[in-house]
Amino acid sequence: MVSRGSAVADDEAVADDETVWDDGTVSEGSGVSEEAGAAQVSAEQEAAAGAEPPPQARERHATLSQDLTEHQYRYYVLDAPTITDAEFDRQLRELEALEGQYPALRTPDSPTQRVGGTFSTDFTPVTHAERMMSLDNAFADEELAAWAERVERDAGGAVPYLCEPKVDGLAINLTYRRGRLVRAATRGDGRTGEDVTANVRSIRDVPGRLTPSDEYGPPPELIEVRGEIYFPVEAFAGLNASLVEQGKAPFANPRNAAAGSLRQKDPRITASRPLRLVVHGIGAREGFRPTAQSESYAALRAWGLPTSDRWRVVPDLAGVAEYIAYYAAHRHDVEHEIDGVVVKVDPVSIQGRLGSTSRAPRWAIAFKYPPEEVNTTLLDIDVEVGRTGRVTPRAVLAPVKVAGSTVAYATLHNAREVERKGVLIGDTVVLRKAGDVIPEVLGPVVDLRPADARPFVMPTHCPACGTPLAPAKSGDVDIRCPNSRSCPAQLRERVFHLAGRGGFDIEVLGYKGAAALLDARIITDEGDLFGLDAEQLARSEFFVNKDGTLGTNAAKLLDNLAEARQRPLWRVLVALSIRHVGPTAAQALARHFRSVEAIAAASEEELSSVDGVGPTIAVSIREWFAVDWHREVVRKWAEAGVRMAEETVDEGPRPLEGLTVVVTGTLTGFSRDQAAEAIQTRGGKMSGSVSKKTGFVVVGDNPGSKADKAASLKVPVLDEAGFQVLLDAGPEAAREVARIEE
Ligand SMILES: NC(=O)c1ccc[n+]([C@@H]2O[C@H](COP(=O)([O-])OP(=O)(O)OC[C@H]3O[C@@H](n4cnc5c(N)ncnc54)[C@H](O)[C@@H]3O)[C@@H](O)[C@H]2O)c1
Ligand SMILES: [Zn+2]
Repeated sequence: MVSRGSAVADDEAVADDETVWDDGTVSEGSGVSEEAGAAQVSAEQEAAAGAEPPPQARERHATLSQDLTEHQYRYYVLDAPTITDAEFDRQLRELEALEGQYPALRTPDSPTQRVGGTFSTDFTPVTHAERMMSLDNAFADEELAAWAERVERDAGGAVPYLCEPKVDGLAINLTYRRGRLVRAATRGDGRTGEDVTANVRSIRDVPGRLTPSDEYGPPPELIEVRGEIYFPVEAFAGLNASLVEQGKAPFANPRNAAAGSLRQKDPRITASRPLRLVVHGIGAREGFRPTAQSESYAALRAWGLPTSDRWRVVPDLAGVAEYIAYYAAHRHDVEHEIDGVVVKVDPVSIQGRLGSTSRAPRWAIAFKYPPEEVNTTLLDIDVEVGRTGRVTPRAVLAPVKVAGSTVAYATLHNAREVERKGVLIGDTVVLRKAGDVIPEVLGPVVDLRPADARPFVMPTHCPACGTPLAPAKSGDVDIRCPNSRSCPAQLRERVFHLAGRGGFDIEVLGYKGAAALLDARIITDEGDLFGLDAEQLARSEFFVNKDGTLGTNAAKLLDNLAEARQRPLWRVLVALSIRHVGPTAAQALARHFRSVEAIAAASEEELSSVDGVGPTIAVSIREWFAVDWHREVVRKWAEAGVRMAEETVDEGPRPLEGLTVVVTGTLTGFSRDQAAEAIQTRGGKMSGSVSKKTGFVVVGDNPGSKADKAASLKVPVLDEAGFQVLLDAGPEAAREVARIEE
């Protein structure tokens, strides 16, 4: 006997527009996925169901249904969709809304009523012992709350929920008989899938045989295990590169890479791809009666199947909200792409009571995160020249809104990277932008490639100054503009950098200010900066008012420059744009050598023996001072009164000597640089990562995972007030106000 109607409702026996309830009753005619937005069937609507929808509504419905079916075919059979998931979901919602308004349009073959897939004749069709379902979606908190309310009303009280990430891969059904894998099939249309057994056998995560467990006994007589096959995010770029190299079409994103890699006629190709499995449910089973979803996961794990480590059972909706918030913030810490969180009613008895619609269980819902992928046109690839002359190709995109901001450019890193991604100018590309992460072009939508799409050709000459480009050393992937002194692009980047927070902190010299000085040829290199006067500034519109008098920008700049002359030595070193010399190395150098002159005179050994400097930095310092015009910049700055030596280095006690401090989150009284400076002037070290050797972790607002790490390693944690104690009174006193998490 196949037990039925619990973990996945088996409605094999009834028509599509009917719903089976566990008590055996069949509710007719609704068959609606009862999402918020898709209205429940009310008396008026039942009356309206008889009413003839207007022709425009009928036409729109037909167009949408046809388009959606076509997109499903492209997605499930060809593994090559031409629209994003978000766009697909939007169209499906429009269809649902239309059917909510005119229920007569909601026929059993509508895409809203079916599990949205089909199967290809490339594979042998197989009937699932128990149907595979889709999931209803919630796109907002209110939709989730409405779902939970219905669940709890039906259950007659609070319900424990199992939460887990929604894996963006493809659904698989693994049939085990007496512990042996006998078949693997794709979801297909939910009833019939494609036989991909040979392919699935090549995936290392998929056990060919289940192992008996002490707690759960031997594997059952029969069990259908449902899961998701995914392509690990970190392997995606490499796969596309090798496909492009073989002259094959690259994939638009990791989900398509998973589906395309699994659904190969030749299983050897599947075997060569690093596919993974995560198990998230069961279908038909004999000799296994779990009482909770969580119990079935524990049993599956015990029998050797890869369940997720990330699922949690929470007592109520508040717990669900917390889980969802956690993964919204940690979406990219997961080894696979996730497009949401799946929430399931944990007790199987309540699952059974809730039953399912024709396409999805009522006892589960997918909360979808805002989309991070959009399609847009790659209008061009231009090149940018950076501060050190590195020339990087950049995607020029038809501006598009994603993850809350409009994106018009994305770096492509280097010419080899462009090639590896397989994108051509003119392609529709998938762009991913996640929160504060820089936007990335994932890959081309090859099926939409226009006939006149053309490959990117790396320029041979600098677009800013015309100098022939070359790698700094032979074999380098990056090419550079060697005209570092007066290439306007490099100079602009250097001026912008030296005016930054870590350098002289000159507020007026943002990108615009820096460009204004260069465009009007007021300075020829950064050496001229501190010699600027009002008369020179009057040559740029940026610094004058409409009536020709000197504007506030000019006054501000001159004031800023006066202050900048007094900055500590380490900031001057940062401002020089010596490769690899950032704030940390600059502070180490300033402390040790006390003057630019001493640094310029130091040998490579002397430099690299300084704590926090090292051989790479030592070499680049020697190389920097070997260039005539670099020394000229130093001379001009010194002549203009910039502080070139540290007279005031604190010779006093160094209470934090030998102590490493990690700062995470934002502090109100210190910027990152200021915190680092405060630690370092007292002899301590600021580090970016927490280890057992860390003395203290200072936790500000919105701390990252470092705070958790501190707790797990039992490193003392200080709040900002505690940090002040550390600075003022030393480690002993700080230890008394520190917390150690248990
Ligand atoms: N871009 C396109 O052209 C196109 C076409 C068709 C479908 N799609 C996309 O496919 C999705 C719709 O397909 P769907 O019907 O499979 O719905 P779905 O992906 O929203 O939800 C159902 C599926 O989620 C999977 N899943 C992942 N993690 C799970 C977990 N932890 N527990 C349970 N199930 C889990 C299951 O395999 C299940 O079949 C949407 O995201 C849609 O945008 C896109
Ligand atoms: Zn140049």
